[in-house]
Amino acid sequence: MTDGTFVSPYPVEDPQSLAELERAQGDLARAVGRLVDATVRTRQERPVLDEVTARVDTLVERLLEQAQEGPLGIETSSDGRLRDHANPMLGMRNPIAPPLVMTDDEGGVTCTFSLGAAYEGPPGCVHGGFVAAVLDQVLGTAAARRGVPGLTAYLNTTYRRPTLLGTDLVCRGRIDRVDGWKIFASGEIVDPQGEVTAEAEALFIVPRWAREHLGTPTGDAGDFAPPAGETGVSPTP
Ligand SMILES: CCCCCCCCCCCCCC(=O)SCCNC(=O)CCNC(=O)[C@H](O)C(C)(C)COP(=O)(O)OP(=O)(O)OC[C@H]1O[C@@H](n2cnc3c(N)ncnc32)[C@H](O)[C@@H]1OP(=O)(O)O
Repeated sequence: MTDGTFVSPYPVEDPQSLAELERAQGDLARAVGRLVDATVRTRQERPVLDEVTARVDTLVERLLEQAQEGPLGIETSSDGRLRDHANPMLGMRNPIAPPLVMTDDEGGVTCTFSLGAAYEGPPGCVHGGFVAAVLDQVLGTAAARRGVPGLTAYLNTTYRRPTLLGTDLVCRGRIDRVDGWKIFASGEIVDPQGEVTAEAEALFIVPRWAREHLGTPTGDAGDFAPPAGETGVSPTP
């Protein structure tokens, strides 16, 4: 989602303590991510499974002793940027986030990732819903990085060939056109052999309720930047 694209309008009181907390939250998510993978792949039998289940239940109770009621939403990180830490694609607090590693490139975003056994659809292959989710996130991030953080109005995905688990994949997303608050994007997932496994065309729209906070749109994505002075929100330098 926002992925640190925007500066937060809310100051961080103690960035160092928050950074230490974030490190611990990230460590927990990575550990639980390994637990998810191990849960899928284990060939252990009873009584080991019963013993592990009881221990996990105890740990869940411990975490829930102090927990938020509902979802996290968007929070200010220790670096003063807005992030959605629960995002299932790249949120640092979400154990199922693959994660997607995003870098800006000319015209869009490039993302490297690899998915394991927990994402299996057809045998040995990534579930189609997760293929679409990766494309959604990468194309949406490309839109957000241009200063137009819209919600997905449509994502038309074409599956060209199976996307294999456990391989190093690259997803590229680019902005094709901006029309006011609508941003049209496209992208593809490429396997290590350079073959496109899936591609998508998407439309992202800044919802009505968010438009007033983001200033005025322009039809030119290259020049677009929200007015930081007015809103406290500015794109990543
Ligand atoms: C800060 C806020 C954002 C958060 C950060 C996001 C980061 C990004 C990362 C994301 C990664 C993960 C992403 C996710 O997981 S996003 C989660 C999945 N998506 C959603 O839940 C979106 C649900 N839908 C909506 O909220 C609204 O319908 C949207 C936002 C889409 C429109 O909004 P709104 O109702 O306010 O718009 P409007 O009625 O004023 O119409 C405006 C214009 O748009 C045109 N139109 C409308 N719908 C469609 C359509 N389906 N096809 C073609 N055109 C459409 C319409 O004709 C009009 O055109 P024009 O007459 O002006 O020419």
